[in-house]
Amino acid sequence: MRPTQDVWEVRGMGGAMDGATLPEDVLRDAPSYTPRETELADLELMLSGAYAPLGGFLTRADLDAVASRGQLADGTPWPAPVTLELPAATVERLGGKRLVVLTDPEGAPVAALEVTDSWPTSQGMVGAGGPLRRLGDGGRHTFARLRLTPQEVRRSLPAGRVLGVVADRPLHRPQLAQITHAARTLSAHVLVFVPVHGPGPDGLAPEVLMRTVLAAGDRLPKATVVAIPLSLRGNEISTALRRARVAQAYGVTHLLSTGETIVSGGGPRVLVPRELAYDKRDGQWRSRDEIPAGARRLPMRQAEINDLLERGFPLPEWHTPPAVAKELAQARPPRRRRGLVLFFTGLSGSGKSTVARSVADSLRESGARTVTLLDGDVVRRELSAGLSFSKADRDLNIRRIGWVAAEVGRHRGLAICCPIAPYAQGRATARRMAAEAGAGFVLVWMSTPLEVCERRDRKGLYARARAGQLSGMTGIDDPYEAPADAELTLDTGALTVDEAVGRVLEHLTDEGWIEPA
Ligand SMILES: Nc1ncnc2c1ncn2[C@@H]1O[C@H](COP(=O)(O)OS(=O)(=O)O)[C@@H](OP(=O)(O)O)[C@H]1O
Ligand SMILES: Nc1ncnc2c1ncn2[C@@H]1O[C@H](COP(=O)(O)OP(=O)(O)O)[C@@H](O)[C@H]1O
Repeated sequence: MRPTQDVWEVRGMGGAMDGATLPEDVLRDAPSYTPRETELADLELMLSGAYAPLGGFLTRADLDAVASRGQLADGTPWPAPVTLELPAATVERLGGKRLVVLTDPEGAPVAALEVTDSWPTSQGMVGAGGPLRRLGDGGRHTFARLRLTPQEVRRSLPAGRVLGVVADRPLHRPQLAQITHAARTLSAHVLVFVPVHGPGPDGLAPEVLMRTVLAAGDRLPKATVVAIPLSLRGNEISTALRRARVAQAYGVTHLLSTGETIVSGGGPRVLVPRELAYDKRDGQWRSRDEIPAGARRLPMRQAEINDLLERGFPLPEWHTPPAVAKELAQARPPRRRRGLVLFFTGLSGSGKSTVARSVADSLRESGARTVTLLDGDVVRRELSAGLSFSKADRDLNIRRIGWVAAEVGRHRGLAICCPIAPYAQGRATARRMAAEAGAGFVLVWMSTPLEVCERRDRKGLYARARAGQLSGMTGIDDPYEAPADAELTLDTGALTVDEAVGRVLEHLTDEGWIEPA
């Protein structure tokens, strides 16, 4: 595999919309906005030429034409919607030039959009279509040297057929055998696309996925690896269509299908790989039908791979090249060495802090992980000072806690959180952030009934709420959405503190998050 050192020297994406010649004062007057991650990914694909001939976000007329005829309004064939939403307030502030500066999450300008069409979509948002112009240098990225433009790749490709593969999962031996077989049959050069926009279907961070693909490099025929901000989104057909389109822009003549949906949208020919199995007689991967049942080993399912990794067993060599297995083992250590977010939720007075503190003490004693205790009251003082108990502020509070906890988890520590976290969506966000950081997430619901919490009323808040001196008290006149996804449910009205702590530690031990005491 060739990470194409020669090609990445000539970065500078030379797209049709290049030429940041917009006068400074025009840009200074334009409002700026950071699009959502998926929109930024589309933006990058447009600027690099991977979505050629698309030169901007679709207008309503384009969207109608795409839905009805698979074309843009001007008749150019185009398979799937590529849209941007702006806050209505931003659109209202557009000047005469109707320009908005789109920035990356750090606020660096990426492109200027000339809004030629806008229409209301949802909740204060407006769909915005129009042509784009690049601003800035595209920013810095992990594995930037592999973020090659279609032009750069096409220049470096040998003449003849090009087999495209979208590696959104690590390449184990069966996939490597499929690619090798297809490449040999077609006498094609291999072009591996590694989606680097957000976690892949297995939840691996893009840089981890890239490392596993590069680690498989010496098992592939001559190949070029490209990092592209393609993501799984929309429905499967739209993802497949966009992939085919991007592959075509990069010069792919044949695309090896990796999903269930087989569509090419008039782009490269899509190849459906043969189902392979491992032949125990000679250690080769071949068509499963060619191997007698007794000598056949089917590829491991994702759940089996995850299970081995979680329990700290090496992936077997018959299935996974050792270099790939090493990367995966490093990125996905067994649970006892992985970061963990232990998230308590429940009414005020349900026992969250009391139990969480005791669990924290116990785990500090073992020393297996560093422990950060994000106690509700402490967080409200240190991290969320000034926030109220409105729904929006509670959501923001939980988001902050979830973010900090995920960072602790990313560094393999243990974050123990004990806010009320009354809304399912906020808790789900915290869970997602932990997963994206490669950490575990254990939700403990303190289901202690309101009567018990109210009887305890350590801070006198319930009494004040009942007396009408405090409004928006959770459980009294503010909602608490009982979790349906708790890993553990504890009613401290029926358990002593020690028993509750014991249940938590027992759960963590049983599930492999901590070593037995
Ligand atoms: N209106 C209202 N509703 C609920 N709780 C209130 C309210 N006002 C103040 N408090 C005190 O704030 C603590 C809850 O803060 P949290 O950050 O955990 O709440 S939330 O998750 O953002 O909903 C909570 O602490 P705990 O008793 O430790 O849960 C209360 O002491
Ligand atoms: N089994 C139990 N588990 C936890 N707390 C209990 C238990 N029994 C009584 N308590 C008391 O209930 C109160 C719970 O308060 P706290 O832990 O601050 O709850 P929260 O953090 O959910 O508001 C404490 O005063 C604690 O001593």
